[in-house]
Amino acid sequence: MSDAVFTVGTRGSQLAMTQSRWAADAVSRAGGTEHELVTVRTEGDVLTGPLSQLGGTGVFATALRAQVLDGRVDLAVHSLKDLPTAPVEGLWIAALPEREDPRDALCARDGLTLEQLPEGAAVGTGSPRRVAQLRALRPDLRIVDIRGNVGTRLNRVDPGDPGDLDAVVLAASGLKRLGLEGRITEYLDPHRMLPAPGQGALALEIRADADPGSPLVRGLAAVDHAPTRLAVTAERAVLAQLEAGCAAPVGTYARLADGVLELDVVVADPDGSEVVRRSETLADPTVATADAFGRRIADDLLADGADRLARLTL
Ligand SMILES: NCc1[nH]cc(CCC(=O)O)c1CC(=O)O
Repeated sequence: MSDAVFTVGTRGSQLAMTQSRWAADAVSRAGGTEHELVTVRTEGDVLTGPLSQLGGTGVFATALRAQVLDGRVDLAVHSLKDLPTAPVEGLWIAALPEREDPRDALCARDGLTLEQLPEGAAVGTGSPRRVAQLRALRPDLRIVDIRGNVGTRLNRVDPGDPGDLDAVVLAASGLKRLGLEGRITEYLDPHRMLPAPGQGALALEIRADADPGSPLVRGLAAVDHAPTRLAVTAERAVLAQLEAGCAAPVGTYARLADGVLELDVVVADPDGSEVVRRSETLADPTVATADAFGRRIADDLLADGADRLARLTL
């Protein structure tokens, strides 16, 4: 293979393929080079149990990362929220492109909003974070543990088979990337439903010893988006300091406005009966201070008993 062509590892789901293609096209364009897509099957794609019981974090990311480390592919495109916060020796997140919509979205039958769902309505999600916040907003709902790809989840709401749910909650970013935003009946404002740390952002990861002069590395530098990096650094610092994973009932949302980083955090009891929140700002952030800021807020939350609340140490 020519040096000018880089290979991109991707999971095989429609969403993963779509976002890998989008990211690789952007890097290719910016770096003036070509690429090839290689599909990788991951543990998360093979196992079918409830997501919260698959154990450990990173079920989607580990196989892809191994391919990069082994040199079988040059670039892995991850959904940042599926990527464990612990750094991996030999790997480098060389680009975080501008974040897509970070919000969660309700896809309900008959155009209903969360407020309009009837008493006791069945709402599907596999995420403890969404479960806890949904229960806090609507304790009457019947929450159904679901997983599978976006299409499978939406089918549960469509008339016909199985059609057993009144609504599902999904990431707006995934729906938008798939051209399915028409299915969204309500965007859930972060004030009511804080997204997962890193939600809506893609992490473009390569080997740490990649040639800095290569078209791949130059293309990655061009698609990196500094405000996104600052925001998700603070969000993931909270998660790392809480020692929580993507299955923890922890929601965060950071954004940069006029040089000030604003960060909202929620840690919830799994049944949503107790939630602790924080909202703070940091002026003139750098990646280092955004990281320290997120960790300090997590420490404050731990001092307030967040670990007991979310049973983070179980
Ligand atoms: N956990 C599954 C997952 N991982 C990334 C996305 C897409 C959202 C994103 O880009 O962060 C989804 C689907 C979802 O949460 O609805």
